[in-house]
Amino acid sequence: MNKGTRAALARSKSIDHQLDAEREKKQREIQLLVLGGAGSGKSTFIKQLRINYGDGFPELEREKFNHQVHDNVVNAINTVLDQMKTLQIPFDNEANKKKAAEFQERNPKISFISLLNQLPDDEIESTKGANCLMSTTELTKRFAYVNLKYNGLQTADIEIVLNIWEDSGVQRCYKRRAEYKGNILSNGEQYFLENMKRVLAPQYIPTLQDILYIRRPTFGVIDHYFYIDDHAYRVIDVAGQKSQRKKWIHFFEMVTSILFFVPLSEFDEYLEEDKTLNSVQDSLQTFHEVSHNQYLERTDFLLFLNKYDLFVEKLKWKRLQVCFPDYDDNNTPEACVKYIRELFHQHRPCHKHVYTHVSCATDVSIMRDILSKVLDIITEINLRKAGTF
Ligand SMILES: Nc1nc2c(ncn2[C@@H]2O[C@H](COP(=O)(O)OP(=O)(O)OP(=O)(O)O)[C@@H](O)[C@H]2O)c(=O)[nH]1
Ligand SMILES: [Mg+2]
Repeated sequence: MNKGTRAALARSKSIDHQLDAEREKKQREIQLLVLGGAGSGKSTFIKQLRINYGDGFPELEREKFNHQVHDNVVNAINTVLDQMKTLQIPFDNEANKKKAAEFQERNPKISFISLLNQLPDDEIESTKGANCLMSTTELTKRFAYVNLKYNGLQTADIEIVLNIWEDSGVQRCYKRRAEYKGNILSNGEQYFLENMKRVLAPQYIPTLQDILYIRRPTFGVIDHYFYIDDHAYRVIDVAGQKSQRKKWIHFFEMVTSILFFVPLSEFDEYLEEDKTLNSVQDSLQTFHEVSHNQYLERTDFLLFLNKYDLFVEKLKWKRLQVCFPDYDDNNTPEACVKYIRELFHQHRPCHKHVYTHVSCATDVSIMRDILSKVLDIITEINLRKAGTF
């Protein structure tokens, strides 16, 4: 064997070795796929993992969410200003009417649905990196693709929006938000409007609570990596919007468990992308389809009945019957959640184990307890899968 052949053989052995190591690492990695409709709380759940088991969002990382908070303020104020026209509420100060119109022209509402629909169909990307959410650079790149300027609010517009917000006509319209039709203000948007002075201040750095309340739909697929108790976790976050769900199947074969999110409080709401589909009914249908998928026959599911805080509030004035006409028990959160939980369990294949958690993904202390239980369950599933249990 000449020198060149020996060197080539050594290189090939080394590549084989690397591939084996990579394969072994992949086999040991616990892979969690987080599924559920748009806005059900998937990414917020992953932020909680990062808070409890990742870097915890140090200040330098939190700063990167500044623009996302501004985007949420822009969308929220646009909604209130639009509703002033619908509800025919005048500005208290006539000059604000003109300022508001100019502000809206410069800062129109960002429609994430249309942005998602403009992304190429084969957009399946993953962002690797130590416990990181999609970087601002990556987002800027993607938004540039869909022609959205991503600069946050200009200083002059910050002053204008703060002034407009003080107008008593705008405040009256905000107080009547329960009457908004079609375009409701989300819980997070209300939070940012009520904290507007703080979040638009010059040296503002988002707090953990701010980060948990941000609404920024997931584009494509994002990988997150965590190392917890000597286990490597890959947590896969996907977009929940209907047109994006065909990408989910790409990950079915290799996952340890599916984490499925249901937005409990949306039992009287319809999908943004399809106004004929009730949100919780859609979740039930999707859960049925996914849990019966042939590639997931032996995969256990963790079901999160999420947004329980908003669910409890809504049940004070809305009956669960609007979503489930057959439901005739009392309207307490306990009875209602029990009913929904049973419905989901009826929709699973009977051999499949489904571990259920009633959650509030924006609440750090509730999620700390839930996450610890979830990780115990996942470790157990992983051991069982490896055949050592
Ligand atoms: N009050 C409350 N808000 C929640 C809860 N879970 C999520 N949210 C809010 O709901 C919004 C949507 O949450 P996301 O985590 O972005 O939803 P998603 O499932 O990742 O949505 P897509 O990426 O579009 O598929 C955010 O503004 C969160 O702050 C909850 O349990 N309670
Ligand atoms: Mg998301």
